[in-house]
Amino acid sequence: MSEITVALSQEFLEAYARIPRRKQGKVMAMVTKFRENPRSPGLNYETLATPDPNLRSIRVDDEYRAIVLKPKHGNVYVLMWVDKHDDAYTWASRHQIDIHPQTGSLQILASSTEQSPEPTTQKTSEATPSSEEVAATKSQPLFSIRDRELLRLGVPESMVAWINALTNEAELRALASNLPEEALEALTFLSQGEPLDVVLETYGVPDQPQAIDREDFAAALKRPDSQRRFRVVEEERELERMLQAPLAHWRVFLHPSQRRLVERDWNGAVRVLGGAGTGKTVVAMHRARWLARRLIEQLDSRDDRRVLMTTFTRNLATDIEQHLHQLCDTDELARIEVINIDRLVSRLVRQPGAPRLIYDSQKAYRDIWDLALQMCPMDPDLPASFYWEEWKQVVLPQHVLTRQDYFRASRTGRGVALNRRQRAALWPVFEEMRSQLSHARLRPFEDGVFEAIAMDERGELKSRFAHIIVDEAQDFGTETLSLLRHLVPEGENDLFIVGDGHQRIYGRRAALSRCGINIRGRGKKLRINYRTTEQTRRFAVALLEGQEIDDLDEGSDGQDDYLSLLQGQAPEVTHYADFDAEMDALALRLKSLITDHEGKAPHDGREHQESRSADCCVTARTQRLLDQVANALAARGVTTRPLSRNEADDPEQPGIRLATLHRVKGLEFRVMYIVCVNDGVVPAKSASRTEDPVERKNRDINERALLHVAATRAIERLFITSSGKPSGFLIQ
Ligand SMILES: Nc1ncnc2c1ncn2[C@@H]1O[C@H](COP(=O)(O)OP(=O)(O)OP(=O)(O)O)[C@@H](O)[C@H]1O
Repeated sequence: MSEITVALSQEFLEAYARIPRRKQGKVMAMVTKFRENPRSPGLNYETLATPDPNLRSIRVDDEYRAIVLKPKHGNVYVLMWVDKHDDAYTWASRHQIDIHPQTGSLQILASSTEQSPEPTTQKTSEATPSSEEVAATKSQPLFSIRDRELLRLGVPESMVAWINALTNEAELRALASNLPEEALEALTFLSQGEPLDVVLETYGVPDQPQAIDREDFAAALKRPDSQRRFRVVEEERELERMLQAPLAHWRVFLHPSQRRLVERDWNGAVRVLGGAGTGKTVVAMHRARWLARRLIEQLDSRDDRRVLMTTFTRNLATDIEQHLHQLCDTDELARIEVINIDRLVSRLVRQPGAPRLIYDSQKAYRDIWDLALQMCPMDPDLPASFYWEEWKQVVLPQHVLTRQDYFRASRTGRGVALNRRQRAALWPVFEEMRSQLSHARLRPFEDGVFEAIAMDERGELKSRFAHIIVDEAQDFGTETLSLLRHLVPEGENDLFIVGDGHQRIYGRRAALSRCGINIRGRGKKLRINYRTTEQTRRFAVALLEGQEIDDLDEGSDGQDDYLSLLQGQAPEVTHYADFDAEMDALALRLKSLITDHEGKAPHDGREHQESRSADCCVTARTQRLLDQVANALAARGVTTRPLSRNEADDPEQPGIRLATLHRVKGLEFRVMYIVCVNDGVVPAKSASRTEDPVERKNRDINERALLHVAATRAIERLFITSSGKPSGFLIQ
């Protein structure tokens, strides 16, 4: 007898999340029993008079039933739905589970007795019309694709005629809930003008697919498209984790394009690009887990090599760590170290008597800089800002230590050319700066990175890693990427780098190939935005329109090749006469929003009323502005809660979240308010305080990217407000 396969569907988890918590315990007990032995007589199977003969019900208690798929052949049991008795039966009567004849994936379809979706007003009979019948009533079909190709894309046989009858994107959207995700994605890309051959290559099965056994459900469950909505449950712990956070689909159901990146060996460094919300961090975390599991299986327990997962800021590292706790078991966690790059460097170079690392944000750094400037004669033709930029962009990143080094240093990317005489005139400031820092026993962060590289070359570093994963790579500089290259032996699965140049809010462009990282043939891109609505995505993308953005290597990257399948309201941009009027309107909105959401389940299934406000975030360009907003809202009776700089948010705490545009990076909220987007605030005035045209342009892009990042944090709604004169970025 073949092995028993027990699985559950994404819809089951969603239905489970909706039932009252006191009932969830009973469902959990039933599911555990079911997993242990799906043939247990105690489960009280009942055959249903539904269109799909493979559906059965099982008893949870007097009130609730679960719907199970139990095909006639094979030992497959799939939990499909759970609900009150009558509602569960209604669900079963409306659905049919089918193995697609060409792709072989398991699809949940509206049952044939259900009214077919109506793409047009011209439908006259209940029976599904032939393609020719439908096409005859239309002049301009949305797609001109042969039925055979639609089937290759996973369109269910019963829907082919309807797809051929569509005349516009709105009709396609109206059909969305009836289409399996893979077919909807492929059709949406086609409707946006992507060529058929490209879509077929990404989504389609080969033209001559292997024969599909439509009775073999165990084989169907193994196919990548099935795995985006079904999960075979292997162990008890995993089941518990799924039921604890039933809406955290990212933990369980990877998109095939994500899974392809995670679960395989790579013959060297990989770079994954993807617009905001495309699941880059999700992929990076799953990759960390996959590699950790490999280490557990392959290494002797005395070999403690680990996976390093690093990112830019401390709070992002904290968030990742928290998420990994939800994804991994204890053994896996023990094999993964999460640390942000600053802390990593500081740890590597920490030694008794070694100078302390100093960062740009520290006042002491600027004080020493001012002193160095005062002590040296300055070129009257160059502003003080030019010296600082030269220090940050030429001297430090290239580890220029001597006058001769400086003459040789590359100044690519600087907008003002310098001849040898000018370089000689500038040099004393940098020399003085180094001498002042050394006197104060301080070391700029960049010098710390070079010291770590030197220590590695001298064989003094103990912490070498088996694999390194980098999130938010767009904010890493050349020197930190070079260090990471040193910290892992070159070879299979060495570096896995995810990022998005459109979200660069800190650093400057750094090309991987110039850091010794070769990704040739291993540059990939994620294309489905899981977070925002398509309306928000388009708004955010427009903020960066026309800007030249890099691909973290030597090439460029665009944003017209990714999309969201979620639809919603367009972002609202509102301008007010003054700050008080803006705050009055904001307070009113926030109050009504919290009231409106009463009774609705928040997006992650939390039940506590007070946590609703945790789903809304108000963000502004600077901390000072945010403090003013906090005071204004408090005066209007709105409770707020600033997001901590270093700690992950606790969603159970009440209060509308407040954070700067920088702090919201990597986070997401149901509703986002970006406030005070005024002229002189966004872009920040300091961004234009430079004489260097290249630098000015870079800063302008960083400021646009900040707004883009903040806008792409919105899951459902985005509101942008300003007062006085609005920011030029809002006037497209
Ligand atoms: N396979 C998946 N199934 C369900 N949800 C997913 C999946 N992949 C990602 N998500 C969800 O999409 C959202 C965005 O994911 P993630 O933060 O990893 O994207 P990102 O590309 O790193 O975003 P950003 O660059 O904007 O910070 C999250 O809510 C995540 O849980």
